[in-house]
Amino acid sequence: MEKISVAVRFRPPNPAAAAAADPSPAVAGDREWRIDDTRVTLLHRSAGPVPGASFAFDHVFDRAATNERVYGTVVRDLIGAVVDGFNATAFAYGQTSSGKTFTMNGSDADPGIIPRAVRDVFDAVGQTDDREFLVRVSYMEIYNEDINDLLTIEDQKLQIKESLERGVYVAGLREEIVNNSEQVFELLQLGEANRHFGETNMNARSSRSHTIFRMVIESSAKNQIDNGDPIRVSVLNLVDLAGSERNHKTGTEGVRLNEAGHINKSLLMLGNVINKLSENGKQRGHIPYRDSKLTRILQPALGGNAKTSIICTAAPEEMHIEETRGTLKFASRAKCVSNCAQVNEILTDAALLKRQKREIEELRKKLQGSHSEGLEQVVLKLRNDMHKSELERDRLAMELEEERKLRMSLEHHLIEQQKKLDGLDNTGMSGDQFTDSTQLDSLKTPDSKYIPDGFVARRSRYSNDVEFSPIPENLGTTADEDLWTRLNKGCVTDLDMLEMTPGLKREASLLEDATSGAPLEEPTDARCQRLEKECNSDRQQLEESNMRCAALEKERDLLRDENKSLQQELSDSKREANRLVAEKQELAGQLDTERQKMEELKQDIQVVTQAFLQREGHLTSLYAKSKAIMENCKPSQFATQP
Ligand SMILES: Nc1ncnc2c1ncn2[C@@H]1O[C@H](COP(=O)(O)OP(=O)(O)OP(=O)(O)O)[C@@H](O)[C@H]1O
Repeated sequence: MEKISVAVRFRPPNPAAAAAADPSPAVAGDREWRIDDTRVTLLHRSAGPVPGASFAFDHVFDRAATNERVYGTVVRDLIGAVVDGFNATAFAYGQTSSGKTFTMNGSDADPGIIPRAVRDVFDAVGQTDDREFLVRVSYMEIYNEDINDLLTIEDQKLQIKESLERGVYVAGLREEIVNNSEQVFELLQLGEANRHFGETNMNARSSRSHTIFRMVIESSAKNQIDNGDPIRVSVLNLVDLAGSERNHKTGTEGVRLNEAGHINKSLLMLGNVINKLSENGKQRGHIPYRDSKLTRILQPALGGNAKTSIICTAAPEEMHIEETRGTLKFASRAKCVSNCAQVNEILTDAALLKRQKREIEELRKKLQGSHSEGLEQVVLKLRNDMHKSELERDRLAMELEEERKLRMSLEHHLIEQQKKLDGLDNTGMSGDQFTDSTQLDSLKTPDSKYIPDGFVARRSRYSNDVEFSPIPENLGTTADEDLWTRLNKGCVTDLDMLEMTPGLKREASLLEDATSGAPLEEPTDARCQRLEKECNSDRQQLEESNMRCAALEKERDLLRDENKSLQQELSDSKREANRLVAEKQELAGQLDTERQKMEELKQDIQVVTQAFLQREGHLTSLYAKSKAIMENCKPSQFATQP
């Protein structure tokens, strides 16, 4: 979507016309238009800007602007687009005598938009080496709601028609093929002579009709018409509208009054279309293009498939302030209208057939292409990778489990060793020696009660062994609270639990001779050292096992991530494979349709060939008959001669 480009152009003041139209000094006021870069503001000379009378546009030109500048700013880009295949329209809108015809046609010294556009079209055509062009022109006017061909005096009151291929067109309008700008200027001159002008109070040569000068530009790639390249057909409309007018100012009556009625009515319709188009989508509703011939012909330029520029011309005199304000309001609304221009391409039958063949070939290639097979291989490879990674993951999980078991048994063993050590320590220690809080913590029983400033002793597993038990031999498996407190110097424990703690037998390996079965007396220090050594080696093993475990866990996490990404890749590939299958099916469908079309075309060709042969047979027999008659005639002629 592209907004219509809107420019406003103020002509130089025309004192003579102003005086003629309204000489009364009472009307003279102190208002004037201030023109900035892109803004027009109505000012009270004494009181500053008039509220609600400031308008912004794409371009604003003051009296000093030449046609060359206006064309260069507003229209030149359209010409390039038209030669490239886009439709384009430029039109001048404004009150009577504001400078529309001057802007479109210009003068000898400063040619207007039409002659400049014509020259630029041919320049652009000449510079486009890779395409061949065919340029046609037509020139029409809408006078009193009748469409007249300005290039001929015969064909008048033409009808607007609409077809799928051509869209809206004027039936019977003469289109001249032209090769250079000079030919166009000659045709324009002819058209100007046929155009309706008339004298009014405001303009000695006032346009009494809307004129539409049209260039149709057709192009195709050089030497490639039959190779399936489309033909581009674009239309350039250059429109000079008749000016809106107030009858009391123009002094119209009779024919002029009738003309003015039609002019004002069709401009009103144009305003309605612009108003509707400027509303936002939901409120817009029906666009009344059919209400006038002007809007019907300009339909593509108004919200349709064309690039459009509007030049609104305005008179600077204070007496025209209300008309100028109306023009500026129209221009503001036109600024909100968007068009949607596209390159216009059409295909000849031969080009269509070639293009279809090419498409079939491409489809076939696509079908045979290795793309989908390659993808299937990728999917297979991914599946294999995933399977491998799953096996690896299971193997690691098993290793991890074994390692965990080993660690647990080591821990267990370590605890056992620690317990043995504790037992040994307890035998050589008095209650006074329990000073380290960590030692105390390790000796807590599950049922111990905490006493501040005291500690809870755990009954040694060797409590039944005379040498190692902290409790005197005669105490047996029961203890009385006082004695326990005394023995432990303030350490209190649950005596019920103590009673229930099973006494452990001494370990045979440690305390008995393997051969005799008699208990051995291993020195305490040596035993202690041996156990500590064992303990240290267990600890080391445990640390190593922990490290292995951590490494395995890390590896497992990595594998899990890899597995996840492989699964993701697999599902992506599956999706892609499904898409390709669908595409393949669709292509196969298209191929079938194209084959069917080819069959139909072949049948058509057969029918035409048969008809041709039949006709040829007729012609041959006709020729033979005529020849025979001729030959029969000759002798009889000779026979009648004396
Ligand atoms: N920018 C300009 N510079 C110089 N002269 C101008 C300019 N614009 C208009 N004029 C002059 O003003 C007069 C009226 O201009 P023109 O005929 O172009 O008006 P118009 O809008 O086409 O009027 P109408 O709607 O009645 O046909 C002409 O004499 C024209 O030469």
